[in-house]
Amino acid sequence: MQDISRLKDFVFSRQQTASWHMQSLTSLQACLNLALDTLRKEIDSSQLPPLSQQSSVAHPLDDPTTYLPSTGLFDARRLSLACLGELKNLIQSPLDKIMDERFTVYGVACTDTLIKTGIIDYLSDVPNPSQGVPAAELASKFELDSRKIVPILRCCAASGWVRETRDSSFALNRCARTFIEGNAGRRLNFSMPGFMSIIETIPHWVAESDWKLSRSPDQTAFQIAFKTPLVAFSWIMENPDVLVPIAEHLQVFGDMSTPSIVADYPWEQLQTPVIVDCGGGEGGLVSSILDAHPSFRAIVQDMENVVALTSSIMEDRRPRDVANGVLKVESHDLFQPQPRIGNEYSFILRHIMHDWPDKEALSALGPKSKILIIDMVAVPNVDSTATSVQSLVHDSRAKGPDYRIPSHFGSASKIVSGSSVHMMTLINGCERSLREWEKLIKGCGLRITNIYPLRAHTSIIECALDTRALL
Ligand SMILES: C[S@@+](CC[C@H](N)C(=O)[O-])C[C@H]1O[C@@H](n2cnc3c(N)ncnc32)[C@H](O)[C@@H]1O
Repeated sequence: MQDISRLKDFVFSRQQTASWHMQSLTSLQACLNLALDTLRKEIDSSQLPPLSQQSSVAHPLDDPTTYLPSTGLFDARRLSLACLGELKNLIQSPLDKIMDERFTVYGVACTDTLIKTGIIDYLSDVPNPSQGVPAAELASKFELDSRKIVPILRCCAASGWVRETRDSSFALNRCARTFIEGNAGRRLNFSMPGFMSIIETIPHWVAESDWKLSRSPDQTAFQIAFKTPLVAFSWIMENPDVLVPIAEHLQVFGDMSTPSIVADYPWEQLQTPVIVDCGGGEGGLVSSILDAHPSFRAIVQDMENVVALTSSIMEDRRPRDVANGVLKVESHDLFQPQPRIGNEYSFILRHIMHDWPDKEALSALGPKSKILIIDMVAVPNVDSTATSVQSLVHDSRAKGPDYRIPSHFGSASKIVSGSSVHMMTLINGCERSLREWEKLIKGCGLRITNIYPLRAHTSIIECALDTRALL
């Protein structure tokens, strides 16, 4: 516990004395050392096995959908990664940085190739997985050209997915086990065919196109690249081939925060007996909440084509709850008036609001008992924002992670900022800052009653009807 407060104090003191962007090698090295020492101690006190790349079994920390780390471990890991990112930014030459960034896209293609060829599943199943397999064996097994396979495997080795055990022989590293058929990373790894063409379109869309000033969800890089007038969600609905893999991808993305949502929100204080998960997808979140809090009833709402899939999943996984009415699945369009009205209901909106520009997002909210918005909070990359986040978290003794270690520090902001560009490109959405969330929520007669930082990339923004506004 002492190490955690030292860790927080260390970072916090830098906020008061200098820039969050720690610019010196000395301070970054000291911060990294402290973070790594804490990480090691937290791994020991959580009775977890040591981290090893060469292990042929997954480590509990590899899968946030099934393992919730202690807050100390979560913070120490986040800070270690943030320091490493800042160190890289500090010492890498800008020209190397350009090449590094340009070639990142090949890393994506290389892991996709290892999955598509079957090499990942094969390497996981060989009699001695840590010894490695010659590329020639892989080439002959899958009828491939070993001259293409070796550079691809070496590119994956540079990202840590595999390692070269002898010249041109490769073994799977522990982290690549997430790509094995049936595992979470395999489902998360999906991007829709043609995705790269959307990315290529971004500079034209933002700088030159007729839509460069448009904020409408049907005037984005997506429509330009796919030559369609349809909003991304409607396009997906018309292309059933991508519907199931996208639903699975979104479910894993959501599941990454589920253990923390269940553990870090005070569900016992919720006064409504029914939880409605709006745009609830496959229903994984309410299922986990019901497991932990069986006194609630739950409703999953989603679009018509999605609820057919959700119903069959729920009937399969929770037949008793479906039969006795504890769990219902119903079709409801977020932009239509909510049929579940009254003090019986609280509402969850996880990864819904970031999909929509403000005008649309407003019509999805209504003045109900409690509305739990579960989404990322983008922290602007300026020095003072971490304190302003802190001041909005009412309960500073909350058991969730502490925002004094800012989520935007170093490479820790990469997932939030990447997700924001992703949402903007597809649907003119974004990851909102706390100020933007406040404005949006206030604009529809609600107020933020609390914010619960999660041991995940997201937070719970708890809202209620602003009765003061009615006076
Ligand atoms: C990013 S996913 C989030 C799924 C789920 N809330 C979770 O966290 O796992 C967005 C969900 O919103 C649903 N959705 C999109 N537009 C909708 C609409 N107009 N009405 C109801 N659901 C909608 C999608 O089908 C999808 O399940």
